[in-house]
Amino acid sequence: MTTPLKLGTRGSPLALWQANHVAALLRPILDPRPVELVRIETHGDRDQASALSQMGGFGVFTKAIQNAILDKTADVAVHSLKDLPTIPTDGVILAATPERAPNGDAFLSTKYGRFDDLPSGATLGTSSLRRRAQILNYRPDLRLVELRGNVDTRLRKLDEQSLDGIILAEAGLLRLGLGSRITEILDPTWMLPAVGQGAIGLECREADAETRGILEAINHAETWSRVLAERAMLWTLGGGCLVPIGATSKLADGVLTVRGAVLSPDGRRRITATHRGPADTPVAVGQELAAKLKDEGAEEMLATGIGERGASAP
Ligand SMILES: NCc1[nH]cc(CCC(=O)O)c1CC(=O)O
Repeated sequence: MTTPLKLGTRGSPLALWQANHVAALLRPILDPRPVELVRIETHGDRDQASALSQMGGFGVFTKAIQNAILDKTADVAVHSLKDLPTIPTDGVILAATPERAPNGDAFLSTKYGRFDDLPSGATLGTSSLRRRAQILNYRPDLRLVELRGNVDTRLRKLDEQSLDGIILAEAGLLRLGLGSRITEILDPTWMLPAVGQGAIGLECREADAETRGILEAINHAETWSRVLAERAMLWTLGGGCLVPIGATSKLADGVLTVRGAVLSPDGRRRITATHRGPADTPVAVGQELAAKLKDEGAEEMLATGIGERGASAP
């Protein structure tokens, strides 16, 4: 049988890089079965203007690709894992994560050589609530402006719009060969990355045992353990899209260490906790970390996020 295995992907340069990377990992396993890309436009691609936090809901970059695998336009959904909601979608399963790229956040500037050199009142571009809250916590004197669009678009805005700097994921820049534009990787003790940042998530139809088996062959065990723990933390916190939450993790000698942070959107309040546990029970490690964060007082901030989404304001 030579029915191709079809990988559903967004059409942005970074998404296509990631889908081609996955295709290259799969081809030696599938040979002679062909692997093809199917480009799918998502809500987030169509609306390039709205603030992401205002786009009303989960999965603006992922839902359309999930729908494509459900209607069999594609067999595999290739996502940036950080864009994939932790709330499961019926009929779809996260089957594998190939080896993760570095998960850091990068500072890019044409004027300043280090983040800490930014003068009071400097203007930074970011469209991420998590980055905004952490920057305001660390440097309440900085000004933040919305910055949307693909990586290339954001770099153009840095060059053209007299911004003092922008923040982008290190992984996307490295993958697009733009690592030389990075001024500094921000210190994760104050800038915790997004859950799943730098990882690629591969979904397929839950009932498609053949594709699940194929994807499991390119799974990277360490990445899988780390991202499952980070995602279990996020899912357990249940903060929704208006609560800034960050996480980072490492795995050494079978021990998984995960650190998480929950902030208020204005950055004034910040709660962090670290938790360790066996790498082969990552979901428990993430859930226990979420419980610690709640014990430290995160619960109140998580409720704030729900209030701002339209329920009764606290
Ligand atoms: N929705 C934006 C998005 N989704 C994934 C990446 C970068 C790659 C990654 O972190 O996996 C980016 C761009 C950015 O945050 O700079």
